[in-house]
Amino acid sequence: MAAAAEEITLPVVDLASPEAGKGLMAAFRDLGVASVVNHEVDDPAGLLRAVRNLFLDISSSSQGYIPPFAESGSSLVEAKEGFAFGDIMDLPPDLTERPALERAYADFYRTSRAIVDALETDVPALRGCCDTNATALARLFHYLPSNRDLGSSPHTDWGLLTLVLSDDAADRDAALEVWHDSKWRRVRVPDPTALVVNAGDYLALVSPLRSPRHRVVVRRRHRYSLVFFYYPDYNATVPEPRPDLDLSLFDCQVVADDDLGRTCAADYQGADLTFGDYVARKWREVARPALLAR
Ligand SMILES: O=C(O)CCC(=O)C(=O)O
Ligand SMILES: [Fe+2]
Repeated sequence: MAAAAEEITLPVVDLASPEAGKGLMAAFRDLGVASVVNHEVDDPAGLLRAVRNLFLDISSSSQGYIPPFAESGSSLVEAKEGFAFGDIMDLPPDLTERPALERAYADFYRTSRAIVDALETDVPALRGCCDTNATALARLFHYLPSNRDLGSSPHTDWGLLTLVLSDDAADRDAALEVWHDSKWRRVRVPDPTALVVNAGDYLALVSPLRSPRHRVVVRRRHRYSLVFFYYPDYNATVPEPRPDLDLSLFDCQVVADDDLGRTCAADYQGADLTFGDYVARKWREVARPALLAR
């Protein structure tokens, strides 16, 4: 059972402001998470309705559907079902929510691009990181109330940025939590139209920014989210970690170990690996065919 977390209010960054880059740098340096307003995602409340409807409509044989308990970043069962689509996985043609999701995907892409543009002055390594063959993936989640509390195991994200739209209300019943100053903090987003943005491991490898450890806790209510993973180009090189980088922050999302201190430092070393190959391996590692078969 996860211990109750303290609350933390995310900084709000206005993407339309010339100060957006500075605000994002400060938030990612300190916490690794920000919330952004004046983003490109149209009608967030309507989009969340589409996410909820999708889980009512979708059939378990549909392309992209992830059945309950099919994945976990630890040895624990994660109480969620999901649905994935993106650059390498098309939306099923007959899906009622397809127009809303296609529009949202383009909006999240533009928002991610705007964030990268805002960061480029301070993070020169991002110039050209994601221009030719950028890849992205959208994942919709329906977290189920559970007596084990766990919707998503503690982890860091592997890519460049992760954008999240959810129906969180900063309550104890279901929430995204971030590890900060040696404690879990329940994330509070001050503006209900804002998106949450996490810095991913790739960003932490090419900058002084922090890829935050986070998890999803679900207790007494259902929780819905749309999570947009923005990755660097498929062929981008995974850089060697800087000597001063604290690799204990890079959580290893694998197999039978729930120890928060465990890291995946070896994943990044001597890499000479393309980001695409690297992330494909990460996805293979979190699949849980054995749990599904039970
Ligand atoms: O559903 C969420 O709010 C976040 C899930 C998450 O952290 C992830 O899928 O990487
Ligand atoms: Fe995540």
